[in-house]
Amino acid sequence: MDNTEKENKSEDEPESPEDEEVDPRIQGELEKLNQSTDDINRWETELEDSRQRFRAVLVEATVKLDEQVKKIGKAVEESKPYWEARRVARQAQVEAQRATQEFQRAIEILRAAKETIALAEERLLEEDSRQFDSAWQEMLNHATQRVMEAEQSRTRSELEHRETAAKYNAAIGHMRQLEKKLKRTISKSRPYFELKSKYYLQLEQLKRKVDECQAKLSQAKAEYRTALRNLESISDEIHARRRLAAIGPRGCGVGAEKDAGTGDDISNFKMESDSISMISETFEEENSNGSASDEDAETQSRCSLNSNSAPLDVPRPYVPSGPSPYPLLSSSCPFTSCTSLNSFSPCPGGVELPSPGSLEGFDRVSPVLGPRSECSGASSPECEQERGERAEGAERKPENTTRASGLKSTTLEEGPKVAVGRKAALQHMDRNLEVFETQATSAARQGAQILVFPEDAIHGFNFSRESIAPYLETVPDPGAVTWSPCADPDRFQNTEVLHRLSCMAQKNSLFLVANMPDCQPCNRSVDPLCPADGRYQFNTDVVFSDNGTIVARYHKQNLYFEAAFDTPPACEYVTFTTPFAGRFGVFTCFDILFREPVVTLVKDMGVRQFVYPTAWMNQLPLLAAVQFQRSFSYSAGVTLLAANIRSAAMGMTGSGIFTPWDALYHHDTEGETGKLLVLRVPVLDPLLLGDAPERARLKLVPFSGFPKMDLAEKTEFEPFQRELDSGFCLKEDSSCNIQSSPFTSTMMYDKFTLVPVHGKEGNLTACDGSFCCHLLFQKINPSPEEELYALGAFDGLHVVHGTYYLEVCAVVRCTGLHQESCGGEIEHAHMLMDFHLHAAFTTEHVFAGVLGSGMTLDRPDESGWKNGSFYMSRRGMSSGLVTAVLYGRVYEKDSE
Ligand SMILES: N[C@@H](CCCCNC(=O)CCCC[C@@H]1SC[C@@H]2NC(=O)N[C@@H]21)C(=O)O
Repeated sequence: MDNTEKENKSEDEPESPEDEEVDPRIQGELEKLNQSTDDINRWETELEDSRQRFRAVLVEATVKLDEQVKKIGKAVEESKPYWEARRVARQAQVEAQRATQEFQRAIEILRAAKETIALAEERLLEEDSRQFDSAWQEMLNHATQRVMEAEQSRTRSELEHRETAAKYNAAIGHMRQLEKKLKRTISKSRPYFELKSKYYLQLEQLKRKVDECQAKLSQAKAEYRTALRNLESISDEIHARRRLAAIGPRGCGVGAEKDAGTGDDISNFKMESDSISMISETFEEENSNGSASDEDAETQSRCSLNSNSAPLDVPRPYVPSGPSPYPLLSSSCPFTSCTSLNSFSPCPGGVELPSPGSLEGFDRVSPVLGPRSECSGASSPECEQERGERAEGAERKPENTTRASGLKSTTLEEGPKVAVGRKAALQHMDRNLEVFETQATSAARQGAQILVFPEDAIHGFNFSRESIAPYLETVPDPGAVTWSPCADPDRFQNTEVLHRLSCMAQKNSLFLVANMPDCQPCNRSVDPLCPADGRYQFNTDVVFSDNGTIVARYHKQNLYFEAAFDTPPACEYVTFTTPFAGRFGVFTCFDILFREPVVTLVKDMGVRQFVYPTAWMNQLPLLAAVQFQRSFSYSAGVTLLAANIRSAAMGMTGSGIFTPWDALYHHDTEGETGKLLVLRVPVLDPLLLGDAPERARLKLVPFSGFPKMDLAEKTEFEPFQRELDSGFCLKEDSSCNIQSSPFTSTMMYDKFTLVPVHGKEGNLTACDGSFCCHLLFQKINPSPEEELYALGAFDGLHVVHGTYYLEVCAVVRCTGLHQESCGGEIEHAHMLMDFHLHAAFTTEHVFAGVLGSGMTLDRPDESGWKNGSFYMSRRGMSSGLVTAVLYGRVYEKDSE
């Protein structure tokens, strides 16, 4: 706070605020704060204990099972098909039982609904038609509706019951065959498999305990945050009251006096800074961009608020930044020796690296280079070979059978399994950094102020823990160390990449965001989570200010099957502040699908601008990179600078600069040439905007939907609104309301319940259990013989390529004309369709997206909550509709 502000404050406040009575709410909130602090400590301890117990049993199991294998010999391997068949049969049995129960339940519901109808009819007849009993009439209607629904659900569950029973029979048959064939080895190996199953059960139980502690800990942290927030608003309220009290007696209508007030001066000052427009840029693979600012930034990083403030020049055990948002806990550092120094660093620079002259494994590195690509766009025998290798590398993977399914995580090519030397690693990374240099210069020339590079763009991906070692550098905590590697290159050893990036930022006078592997030494005797090799290896985003200083460091929380990296022991909430656009938050790739740190940054910390390095594999129809980036920006009401790797062969394409209103993006599946994107975007940081008129744009509340921008255009929606209100479809002729039978089809590995979108217009519903998705539509240029669309609902835990709970309501263009083709990957469509889509989500975190033909990103005209449902509507699209989706994330059910 500067002096002017201090002066203001004392002027505004009553003479002796101490005289005021203490607000009774404060006591209550402080108690909650203390209670949740105790809870956090308790659950953290329990979580550690249960994790340790889990690990101990895991180790014991490994040892004991190894002993058994030695004792029993090859019978274990030989009998495996039987034990696997037995496991499959058990699972099929459980599924068949569940389907039988569902079927019985459906029959029961149908019987009850029919009974109600009979009763209502009887009652209506009894009334002798003289007195119309509207309650009974309503009940009759309701019951008729329920009968229809129950009949559908009975048909569905009967089918499922038959299918699962058949699968069970087949599985049992197979198991029995193997039982006969492998009788001898089965009985010999039984002790091993029985032991394994015993341990499995025990580990399951312990895992449940870990999950339970984790859930309790999250809850306690949420309570802590709520209490803190409440205290803040009580404090704001008190200040506002005091200010009012101070202004009051001075008399109203003293306009001149008010104008002269220093408080308003401050607002005006902020308004001026609002006029500094930000240019942000993103980078795709070989192309990056940047921007310049002449001012020194006042920077900050939330994660750096640990108890050690003195800059230290020696490697130190890693202190997680997680507790920082809980200042009351900062004194209870979970690692008791967090202030002590570690004289031995297991991180590169402190250890012997493999021989720098060794090029072993180097050749195998080349194909994994995201941005290296001297071959991009070039045509030479070497490049052809490299392209060939990339494709071949991808196709080697069993799941990468087609180009479409090749757009999956499994297509990531192998990183070097053998560690190369530091010298080779640096040569490799230098080639990528060359590309960075070119793009940074080009970006700066275009006046960009911030430049974001993609995840993995310097080093590549799919490394093992060991093979990434020579690529690691130790990124110091910017809260503890103020360091510009460019200005002071010798301060830490083994920091060549940091040095080059820092000079790049400084030379081009731009904020620069890069992703790199970071090594943090830890001490296993005090940190139970510290990995066996005494170091954490993190997938890390580093932010440099325009003078080259490291101003933020973020360790990726939600890893995507990344063997080389550790999950940070505590989630980090990282922000940094720029002079041109205020505060930005940082998160990486897969994080976007999870609550922490993203939702906390947006909702609890009020961050409205994000930098987002990513290496995202497209997955249509719901999760192509730019598609979800846009949905996220729109639904969270934030600006997202998303920089993706460009590797068409791996399905990694699509970067963009997204504001809640607008977008500039690049998506091209052909070739390997990236693109530099530069866009001037509005500032969204509430603090920087102050009271400026532009502050209106902050009325946007994250996840609350998006009102139509120009309310004068509201009339356009009248036809929809009228029909929505009446609950009927667009035509008077109610035949348009006829709903075809639902069917199931797999969309992105999830079993959706769908209904075909037949006819020119209509009103349809698709339900997965009790989660129902409703569509009101009108086709503008129907050509039913050419394109099939379906409305789909899914309510369940997604378990492939990550575990996350979803409630999804979507209209998709099917890839063919058969129902089974609905949910497949498709990019083009001709059909222009106006629609209104809604569902009663149990989560407020619904990401709305509209995808047009050829990967054109559209957005809803309007979205929001109405009568407990989230809706979006869109009319007048100019390209064919590929997907309209309301993608709900139910974070709290992820561990179900
Ligand atoms: N650094 C890693 C490799 C990079 C992986 C980084 N990618 C991500 O974190 C996000 C990928 C998410 C893809 C989404 S998830 C659902 C959908 N399914 C897909 O196949 N794609 C999307 C390394 O070093 O190995």
